[in-house]
Parts: sequence; C-alpha cells; structure tokens
Amino acid sequence: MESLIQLKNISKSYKKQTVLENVHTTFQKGETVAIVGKNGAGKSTLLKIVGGLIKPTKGSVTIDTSIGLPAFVVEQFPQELPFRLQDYLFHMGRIQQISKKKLLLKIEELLETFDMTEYKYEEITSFSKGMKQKVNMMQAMLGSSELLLLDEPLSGLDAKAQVDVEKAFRRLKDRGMTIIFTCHEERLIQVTADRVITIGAHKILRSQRIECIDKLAVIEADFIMNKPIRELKGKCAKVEQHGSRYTLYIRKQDMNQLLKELIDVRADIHRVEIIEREDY
Ligand SMILES: Nc1ncnc2c1ncn2[C@@H]1O[C@H](COP(=O)(O)OP(=O)(O)OP(=O)(O)O)[C@@H](O)[C@H]1O
Repeated sequence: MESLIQLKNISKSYKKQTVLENVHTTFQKGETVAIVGKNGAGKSTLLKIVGGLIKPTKGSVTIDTSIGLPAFVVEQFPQELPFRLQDYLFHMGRIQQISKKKLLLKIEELLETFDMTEYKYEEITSFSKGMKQKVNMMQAMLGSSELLLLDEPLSGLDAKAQVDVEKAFRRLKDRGMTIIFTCHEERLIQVTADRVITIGAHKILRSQRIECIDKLAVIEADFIMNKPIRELKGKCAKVEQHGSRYTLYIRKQDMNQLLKELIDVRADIHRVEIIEREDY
C-alpha cells in the first residue's frame, strides 16, 4: 500500500490544555482506520488536523494531493432543510463550483452507492436520522476526493440506521476509498476497520491491525500470467489453475488491489464473491 498521509511530531494545545503531543503516524491509501479513545482524548482533534480543519500547534501533515481535498463528514446534520434530496446535492455541489454535467453524474453514482435512488425526489425533512447521515456523507463526497473523514458517523443513530450507514460505509471501502473515522461503536470497527488507533495520554497508545480472517474473496478469471506464479501465490490464500482459468482466494481487504492488477493484465473476470472461511 502507498502512504497517503504522514503526521510528523504533531502537538495540539487549546490555550493551556495539551491535547496531543508529538504524535507520529502514517495512513495508507485504501485503508480504513478507526480512531478510538476515551471522551476528550483528542480523537476529533486528530481527525480535524488530518482534514486541515484545524492547524496543529506544532508538527507537520503531509497529504498526497492527487486524491483531492479530504471529504469531511461532521457529526451533526443541519435540521429542517427545505430541499428534495437531489436538489440539495445539486445545490451543495454548485456551491463547490462543480460543473453541472459532472455533478449530475456524481449524484447518480452516489444515490446508487448509498442505496438512496428511490428517495431522490423526496424532501429531506421526511428522512430518518440514518438517511440524513447518508445524505451528510453523500454531500461530503460530491467532489472527487478519495479520502473520507468521519467524526462519529453513528452518533445518535438507532440500531437499524447504524446498520444502514455501516452498509454504505462498506460499499465505499470496497470501492477503494481511504476512510478514517472516530468511533465508539465496536461493531462498526470490527466490520469495517483494517486498523485501530487508540488515543490516550496525548499520544497514540496503540496502532493495531484487524485481520479479517473470517472473510475471503474468491475471484475467478481468465488471464495469461506474465509474472512468476509464486508471486500470485504469495498474495493469495489459495490459487487453483485450469489452463488460463484461475480461481484465486484472497483476504477480503486485499481484493481491490488484486482486481486492479488483474484488470491491468486484461484479465477476463467471471466471478467475484465474498465467502465465509468455513465455505472455503
Ligand atoms: N475548540 C476548542 N477549544 C478549546 N478546547 C477544545 C476545543 N476542541 C476540543 N477541545 C478540548 O480538547 C479535548 C479533546 O477534544 P476532542 O473533541 O478532540 O476529544 P474526543 O476524543 O473527540 O472526545 P469525544 O469522544 O468526547 O468526542 C477536550 O478536552 C475538549 O474539551
């Protein structure tokens, strides 16, 4: 994975209160990272520094600008917006000076990703909290950023709405977005995060990978191998070959990268499926 964001010796104080001190970390392209810690530990502060919403007192943030400006989803959705969904997104996009043509295409894509197409002519005031949170995420993603930052995305949502947002989240992740979010909900972390950063005592106390060992992706494709087979075997949990037809079993979080590589070698992809480990 490529390094996308580098934080070097970040410190942040509000007046005399030190919140972060000499924080040093890197975020990789395509990874999903949860920032956890006790109330007041500095999770939102760290996220806002990554998003450029606040400046650190000391230290530097380096972001690969090829991914566009970060899309930042704030915790609260403005209440009582007198707009239909499609009009609202169009309006917000025009404020960001996105061309009408690009915007209309992007809105269609987002409606589909967030499973909201059937509500595009509905008034936002009639939406549930979960739907409003999805609108919040869609609005932040109108630009072409590949980096999504979310501050407490499930805050205040009931269980059903949480699952709804969680699904949208996973779709974005599967599309290769880099996602960094603060969170108190263990489930969202378990089902989406590749890594968890724990903040405490003004520092990063831990940075732990979550291995999705229970989920594998199976990809069936025809292609001509132009690299040694052992390279493919090194990436995959299992490789089956019948002539030019390969069946590749790979950890779910590595699936997108492999799909990109297969597309690069003009593979004819027949099947992509997520399977439980016991099925395999
Ligand atoms: N703009 C501000 N001015 C002064 N103090 C602030 C400001 N923003 C945050 N703080 C303080 O900095 C500390 C860290 O706040 P932050 O919101 O980053 O914590 P958090 O870990 O996200 O907390 P929570 O889980 O409660 O949302 C808190 O003590 C908070 O009161």
